[in-house]
Amino acid sequence: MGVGTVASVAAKSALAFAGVSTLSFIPIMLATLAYFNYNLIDPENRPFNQQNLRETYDFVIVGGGSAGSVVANRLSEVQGWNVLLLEAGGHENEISDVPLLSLYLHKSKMDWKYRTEPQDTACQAMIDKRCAWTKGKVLGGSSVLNTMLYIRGNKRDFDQWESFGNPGWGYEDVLPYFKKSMDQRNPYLARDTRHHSTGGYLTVQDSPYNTPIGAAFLQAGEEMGYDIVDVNGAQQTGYAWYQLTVRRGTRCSTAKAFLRPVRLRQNLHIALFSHVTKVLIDKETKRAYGVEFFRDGKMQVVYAKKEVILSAGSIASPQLLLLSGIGPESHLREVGIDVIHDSPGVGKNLQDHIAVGGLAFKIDYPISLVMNRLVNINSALRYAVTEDGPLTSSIGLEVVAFINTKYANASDDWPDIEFMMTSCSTSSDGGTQVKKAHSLTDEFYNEVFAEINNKDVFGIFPMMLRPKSRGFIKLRSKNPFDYPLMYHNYLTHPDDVGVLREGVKAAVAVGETQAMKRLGARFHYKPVPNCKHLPLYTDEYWDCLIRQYTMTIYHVSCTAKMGPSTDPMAVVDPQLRVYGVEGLRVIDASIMPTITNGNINAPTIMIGEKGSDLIKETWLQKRSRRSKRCSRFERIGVQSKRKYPLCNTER
Ligand SMILES: Cc1cc2nc3c(=O)[nH]c(=O)nc-3n(C[C@H](O)[C@H](O)[C@H](O)COP(=O)(O)OP(=O)(O)OC[C@H]3O[C@@H](n4cnc5c(N)ncnc54)[C@H](O)[C@@H]3O)c2cc1C
Repeated sequence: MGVGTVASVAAKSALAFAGVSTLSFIPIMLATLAYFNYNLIDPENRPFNQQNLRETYDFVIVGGGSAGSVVANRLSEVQGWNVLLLEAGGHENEISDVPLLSLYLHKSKMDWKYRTEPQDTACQAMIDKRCAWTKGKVLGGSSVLNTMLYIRGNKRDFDQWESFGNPGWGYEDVLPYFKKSMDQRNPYLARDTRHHSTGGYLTVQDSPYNTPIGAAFLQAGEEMGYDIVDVNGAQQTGYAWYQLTVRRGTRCSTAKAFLRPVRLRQNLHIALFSHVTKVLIDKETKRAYGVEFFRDGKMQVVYAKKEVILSAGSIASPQLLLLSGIGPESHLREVGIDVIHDSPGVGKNLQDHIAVGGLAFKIDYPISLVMNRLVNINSALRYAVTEDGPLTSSIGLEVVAFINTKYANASDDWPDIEFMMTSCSTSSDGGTQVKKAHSLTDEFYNEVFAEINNKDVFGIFPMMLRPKSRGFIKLRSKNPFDYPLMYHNYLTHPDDVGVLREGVKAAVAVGETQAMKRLGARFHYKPVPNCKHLPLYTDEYWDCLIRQYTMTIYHVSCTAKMGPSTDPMAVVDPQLRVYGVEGLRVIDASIMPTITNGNINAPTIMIGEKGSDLIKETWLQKRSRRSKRCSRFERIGVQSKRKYPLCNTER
């Protein structure tokens, strides 16, 4: 294919995104990428979309997201196992690769575009008072839309999981699985071989582009008495540069990391645009034997000899369990679904991280990420040719801080607030993409941000790490294409309000440090609609503000939690097998009993790694027991098909 044709095909696919055509540099960037034959020199091209499927596979995986891509890779390592990965979306592309443009993917074809039910405890500044729960509908799942921050969580998270009755999930057990995936590209961090490793599928590197604001954030942290740390190492509390799942300046999604390198494996089929509607379960034996899915305009069925694995994410995995008859009995009857197994915890225990949006600080120097200043043909060429420059910035997220409010015990090193520190804010794109992604109303945006549109600012998003509020999802109807009803229940627990309020105060204090004052930092004090009646900057005012611009960090999780059989709300056991049904596991962010202390992509990939090994343990042990038995019988000359039928089947 000639360069011109490649460029025009690429441009067409890019422009298919709503809104992206408004960025004039895109065609030039794509043409340059094509000129440098980016895709052709990329040793790992996109996987094939398998058209003709077998009738039966050993394993059928539903959803090729952060966890599902890992599971597909690891299971197909076993020669003789046939694996099918069914994914509702299509491929990622050149636009989703660009770190700075991730907000353009919200509300695009790659987003399921979920929205919560209106509730009066949070998201009051959003259209219809509904929070927008962006979620990836694409091979690679939410790892194609996320902001690529690589954070593992706190060792106590996993020790707590274990203490709930989940042997094998303590920190020392899961650490090898974090390392198994990792290719740490920072040589200084890679020297710490207890916590880091090189050579894994997932590239983790420092951001190729930071502004001077990043260095000032770190100085501010030191000034406030915090250490500069490796937040994925021995101590979480402190300040650090963010590390990103980025490779050569472009996004390293799990599709790129785990599926592209194995695209030529004959025993792995990947079927795109395949929307699974139900797990098929034998009512008598209570065993999962396949799935029903919609592809090419028709319903189809595929069978699983060994297991079906749900990796459809924390909304769709519980939704599929419910559609298949596994869930709270009364709810299933209410929507007219035959009950296979009464499992009251399905869709419950929903946890998410929320932050307060829009805490902006004006500065005096033209050093922040103002979109219309930095995003132009020069930066596009720099991105395409030298793989650095502003387009490689993850929307200005430069520094992370894990801090303790008065509600946390600082000596525990289990902080309760994460600062996401950015060299820009809601207004840095002039009220276009951030406003749209966050679903802010015109009234709210104009009143609070219009006067600082495209001005130099930095932002701090204080994110509450261990929420006590619990949301839930349930079916709207038994139609598998109807989105479930989603209730966030944010800030319904009073402790959550307290922690987030203290987080806001601590963020405002960062702006008062010498390090930030040197840049001329001034908090953008602007009373927000619905809170103006309250005295400014009192606890009551902050409590009101956090219910207005409540910002999900898109970490919805824990909706099919793992737990011991004694816990009636546990949906899967510590081997991730669904209670009450054979041959069915859930392996994704839904199985977390509690949300981890940080961004959750890395822990979800870890769950994919560990879940794959649990499957291998089950089936390879059976196989090795069987082959031992068979070889013994072969040795003594017993070859009766009737007596030892298993010795004659495919292994
Ligand atoms: C906008 C955004 C920003 C984020 N930023 C970060 C970040 O910077 N750092 C971080 O650590 N975490 C981040 N996260 C969170 C993190 O990316 C997700 O928690 C993680 O990707 C979830 O992985 P998963 O495997 O559980 O689900 P997903 O990755 O969402 O995968 C689920 C897959 O299943 C598919 N699927 C769903 N239903 C069906 C069906 N019926 N049939 C077939 N396929 C189906 C979906 O299309 C999808 O591909 C972010 C998330 C988002 C959305």
